[in-house]
Amino acid sequence: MAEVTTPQTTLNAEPQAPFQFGPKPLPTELVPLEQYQQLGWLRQLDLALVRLLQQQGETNPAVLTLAALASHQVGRGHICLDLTMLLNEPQLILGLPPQGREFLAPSLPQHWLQGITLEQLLSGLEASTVVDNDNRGSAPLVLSGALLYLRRYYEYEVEVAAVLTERLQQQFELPEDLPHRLNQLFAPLKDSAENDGSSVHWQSVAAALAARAGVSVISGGPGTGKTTTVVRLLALLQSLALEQQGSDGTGLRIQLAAPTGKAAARLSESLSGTLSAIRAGNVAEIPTEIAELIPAEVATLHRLLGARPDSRFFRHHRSNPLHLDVLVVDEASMVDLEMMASLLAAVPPTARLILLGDKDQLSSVEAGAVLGDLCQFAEQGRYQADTQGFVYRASGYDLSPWVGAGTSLEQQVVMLRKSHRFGADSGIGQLASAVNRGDVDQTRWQLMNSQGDLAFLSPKSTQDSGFDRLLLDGDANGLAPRNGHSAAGYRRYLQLVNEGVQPEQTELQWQQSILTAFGEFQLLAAIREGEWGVSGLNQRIATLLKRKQLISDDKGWYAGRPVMVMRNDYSVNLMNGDVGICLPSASDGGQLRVVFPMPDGSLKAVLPSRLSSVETVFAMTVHKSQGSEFSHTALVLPDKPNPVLTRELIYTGITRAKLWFSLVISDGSLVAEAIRSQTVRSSGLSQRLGF
Ligand SMILES: Nc1ncnc2c1ncn2[C@@H]1O[C@H](COP(=O)(O)OP(=O)(O)OP(=O)(O)O)[C@@H](O)[C@H]1O
Repeated sequence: MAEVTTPQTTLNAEPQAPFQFGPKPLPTELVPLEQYQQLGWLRQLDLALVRLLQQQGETNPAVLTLAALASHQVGRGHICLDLTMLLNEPQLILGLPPQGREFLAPSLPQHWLQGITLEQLLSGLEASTVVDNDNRGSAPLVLSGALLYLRRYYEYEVEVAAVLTERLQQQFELPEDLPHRLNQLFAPLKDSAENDGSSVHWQSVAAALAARAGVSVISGGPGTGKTTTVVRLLALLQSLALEQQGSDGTGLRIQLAAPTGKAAARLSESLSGTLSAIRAGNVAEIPTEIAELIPAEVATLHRLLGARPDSRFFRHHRSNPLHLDVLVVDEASMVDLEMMASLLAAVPPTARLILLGDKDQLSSVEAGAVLGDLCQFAEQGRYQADTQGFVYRASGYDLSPWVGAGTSLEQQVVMLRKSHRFGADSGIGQLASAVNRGDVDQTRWQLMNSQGDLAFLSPKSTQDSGFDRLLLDGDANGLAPRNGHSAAGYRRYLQLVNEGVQPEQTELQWQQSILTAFGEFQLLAAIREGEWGVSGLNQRIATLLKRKQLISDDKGWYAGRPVMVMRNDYSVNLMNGDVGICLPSASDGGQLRVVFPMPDGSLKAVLPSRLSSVETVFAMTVHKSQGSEFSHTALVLPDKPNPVLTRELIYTGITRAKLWFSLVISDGSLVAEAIRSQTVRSSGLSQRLGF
């Protein structure tokens, strides 16, 4: 890579004459970008941007430095560089120096910024030809208020805000008897307080609001009834459409989607169960013929939009919109800003878009926290008088405790508040909610007073024998059997692999049983590198399993190796995040194939040599586990403070557990520190929506 030639940004350069931004001069020592890159603090891409700006004639080192930092921020999930936060909390917002590496620090941004005012930064940027002021022109950088954007992200943000605002204008006519219809659909789901109106039944409220406008958001933690609400909402919309269309009507074109194959498969499974119950006549409030018009198939967003290999553009966009009337997107917290912009562009303006997700989970891996931005006041509600009136007329519920001056978008956001999966006796549910509230004492109490579904393990090292027992048999200090089953480790599925196809089974059934058993236990890690990171743990687990003769090798391809696809691979039709297991093929002389479950329930077997980018996943990162659930989930946290240890990460890890959750951490005090720390992602989206 060619050197970045601005003297001020070149390593060991002589100090230059101070550049004057405003009345005060900037310091002569500027941020040493190349040194940052050599230390791994900045990406090559961040410096490439600096070089591009130099080619475009920018010589001002301050503008170049801010550009590199704006690019660095995108790499860290932010949409823009928030200049006010940069001045107030540079270390926190930039993550520089990375925690634990302070001793390597050359001159830091905070030193460079000392004594500089926001006005100085703004006037320097405004004077630059590579920076546009709020979209006037086509410069690579855009300054909007005190937010500095790379143009692409500015455009995504403006587009997302504009399309959401447009969609809010789309109001659907609803029948006079809507209250009666809603009550019929939701009455069986209400408890006595919800029945007599003394407590709000949020599922009814969510359905009423989603029925009336072109966009709505339903946020809720695990098991709060998002899918149940959507099935009833779709039943309502289909019956209204059929009545309107008359005898030749075919109903609405409904499509369901999720960001990853795993999330799509999980929603599809849940929908299939619900729809079969309706078709069997077990759900009296929904006619069986309506269930026929609700699909159980769920596409990944990439497939729905028509991803093209090696291109960030999709087949469907504003000029070639999707053919649908209703689109439901599950696990919307995983949708980054760029994908949200593509999605919104492709949904026809006449359709209803319903976003489902859990606002408290980790945000997308790529830049943006769209669901979090849209739901930042979901708990308070902030419903205006109009909305209150509509909800009262439609459902009979009084939202006055949640009244406020929320934006138009917030009028379409509902938070479901009651978990139907985790009852009052569930340690997992109570732990998740204590972590989410940032309640350190309650978190500690829950971990120490397990109800049989929580375990806390504090190993001295990764070689700890208790940790071995957890990995092999799921045994982590007193997890009680649930539904007649005990918590598993990795031994259970590997025994099935080693026993081979049984006489009473087909090969397909054997493969399926292994994939199911594999889903019974998953180790999650917060970080990638080091002894307590994904890479160290995977090697350590493979060594243990080989020693126990559960796998034949701990390197390369071997029967039982679980792998995750790390990049969309169109040549084999596998998507980033798909997980498969390497198994000998009984019908093909034992040749190894990697067997993946597909969103439609089928299995796909692929030769290992055809998989270009896969990693072993005895341990996977919490980020990669989003959209999945495992009967027993064990979360391993590192033994030293790390900026990735946040409330959202721990909450996401806990809520991947269906029946048992084990926490593994050698220094328990880090848990308190982690749940006090919340992720902040700079973005101007909520401001653009008027929040
Ligand atoms: N109001 C209700 N009363 C009783 N049970 C309910 C109610 N709503 C949903 N359930 C049940 O609670 C369970 C979880 O519901 P559902 O799958 O709809 O939640 P979810 O929020 O979609 O969960 P997930 O976390 O998997 O996304 C299901 O068994 C469902 O039948």
